[in-house]
Amino acid sequence: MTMAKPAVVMNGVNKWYGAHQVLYDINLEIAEGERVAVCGPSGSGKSTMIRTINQLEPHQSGHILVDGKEVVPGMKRIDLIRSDVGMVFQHFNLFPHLSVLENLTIAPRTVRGMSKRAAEEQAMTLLERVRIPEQAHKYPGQLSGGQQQRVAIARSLCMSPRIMLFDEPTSALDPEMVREVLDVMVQLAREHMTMVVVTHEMDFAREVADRIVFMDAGRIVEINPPEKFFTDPDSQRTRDFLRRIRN
Ligand SMILES: Nc1ncnc2c1ncn2[C@@H]1O[C@H](COP(=O)(O)OP(=O)(O)OP(=O)(O)O)[C@@H](O)[C@H]1O
Repeated sequence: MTMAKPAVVMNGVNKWYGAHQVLYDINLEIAEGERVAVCGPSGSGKSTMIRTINQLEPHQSGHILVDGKEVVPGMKRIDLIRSDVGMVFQHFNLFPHLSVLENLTIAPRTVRGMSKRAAEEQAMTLLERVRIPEQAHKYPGQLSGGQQQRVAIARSLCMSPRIMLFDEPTSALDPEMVREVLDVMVQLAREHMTMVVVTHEMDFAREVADRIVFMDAGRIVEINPPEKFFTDPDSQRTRDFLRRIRN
């Protein structure tokens, strides 16, 4: 059996904020088309780890390869956008003064040089995919949190990413809006998008993830498929963690 090509390789990655080390010797390979959920207690380094993949946070030692190309601290953001890594944040990060359609067309037009018409056609197709084409001419402030997050997902997809990073995409949402965003992510997973998702949504992790990475105090302490993660009686840490997030 041939292994799928790795989409992301993290090899011995360490990161400090000043004197405070927040990532310790991170080793992780993510295959093309794989869905990885990253779980762990607050402050364990989950966000920081995925933010090093697209260099929103530089690492200080070790190697990160995206699609076989080394990601080097200090490289220009534009190169990273071109390296096809999309990111969805907890707080949507849409441009508030631009309409939904403009939010979706600005990067393809300015970074990729797409014509206005082609960018708008693509944007409408993606808004249909996230099931809100009727919101195209509204502004982010006129939308619910769930709708804004779906726009944010569509905006990332406009750049045709090969890898999507999600940083707690449902944590800022009212409970009744969580499902509509998760449904869009489940759909993406079915389409074999490579996804790395920091999440506390354990049902989602169980439903969608090929592997769950569990972090604690800046270290990866467990990498397992969901069935093992949830059932392995030896995994005291997992049981402790699940108890903590249920309380
Ligand atoms: N910009 C920053 N400057 C200094 N320290 C930071 C910064 N961002 C995060 N940290 C610290 O790095 C560590 C890891 O934080 P990180 O946000 O990656 O954890 P997390 O697991 O994603 O937490 P949460 O689930 O609460 O979002 C924490 O100790 C945090 O206080």
